[in-house]
Amino acid sequence: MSDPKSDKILSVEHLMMHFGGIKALNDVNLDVERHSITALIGPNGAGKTTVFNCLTGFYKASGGSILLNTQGKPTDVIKILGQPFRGRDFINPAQFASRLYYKMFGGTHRVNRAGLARTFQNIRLFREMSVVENLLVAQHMFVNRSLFAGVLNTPGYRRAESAALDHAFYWLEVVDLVDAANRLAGELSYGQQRRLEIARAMCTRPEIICLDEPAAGLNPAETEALSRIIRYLRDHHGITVLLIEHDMGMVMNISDHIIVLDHGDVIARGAPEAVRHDEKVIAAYLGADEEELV
Ligand SMILES: Nc1ncnc2c1ncn2[C@@H]1O[C@H](COP(=O)(O)OP(=O)(O)OP(=O)(O)O)[C@@H](O)[C@H]1O
Repeated sequence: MSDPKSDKILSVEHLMMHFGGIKALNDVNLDVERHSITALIGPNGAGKTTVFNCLTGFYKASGGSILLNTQGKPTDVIKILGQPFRGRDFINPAQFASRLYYKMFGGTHRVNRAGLARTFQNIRLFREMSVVENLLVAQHMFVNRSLFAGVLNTPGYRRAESAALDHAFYWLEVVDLVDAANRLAGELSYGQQRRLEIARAMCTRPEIICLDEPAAGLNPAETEALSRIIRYLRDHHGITVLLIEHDMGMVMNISDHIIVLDHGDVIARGAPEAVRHDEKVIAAYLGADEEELV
């Protein structure tokens, strides 16, 4: 088991993901340093989104381990998603009970509760809800959901509602959307929607946030604003940011570490300058989009 005080907030070992005959991930090993901005890059089809989907529980990995080191304790992501029973569970009652529990009550929500949040390559907001409602829904875990308290509008219920609203407006301020608080999320510009997705993820109070191509479709000014927000998360909230991004200018500019995937394997890792000049990385990008690494 990993050490909860470790500087690694996430450790992935021998991660495999197979779709029938397609090996999207062969044997991925990577660590993410706490409080870092770490970029996961690689040519199209390298397996980046598949890694994210395994980390967040959208896919159940075919093999390997994913350990989160959050909230002062280690969390085995694959276990809390619910695993099939194994033969030896039947001679180990504690193991059997744990497996049964997570089969019944496990799932992606547990990964989020353990302190990991994400955004999506294709924005997935509640488009018919207002901007602020999107942020209130994200906090349902932290508000008082007792029917009794709601009907009687108890002081505790009002306090929790008010705290959730304050929290929502705090994040709207960070992502510069206070003026749009009452607009429908679906009416926002593309760049605003991307920022709202980050605010919504932050409202779940994560320790690590996974951003899937946050700069896709943004103009240079919006990308610059996004970079400032990402740095703010790390510098003012101690958040660890793991991002997939094709905008190499942005990646080289904001990342502390870069991990490079190709054909389902990690082919390089290190500081931006080292990765930029790594021959394996250059070779992987040649033939994909030669301009990408410049
Ligand atoms: N649900 C799925 N079913 C079958 N194959 C899949 C599935 N998801 C991903 N793949 C395959 O896994 C491989 C890796 O895909 P993935 O989307 O993870 O790559 P990526 O590095 O994120 O690419 P991009 O930069 O284009 O988003 C691809 O060959 C893809 O076709």
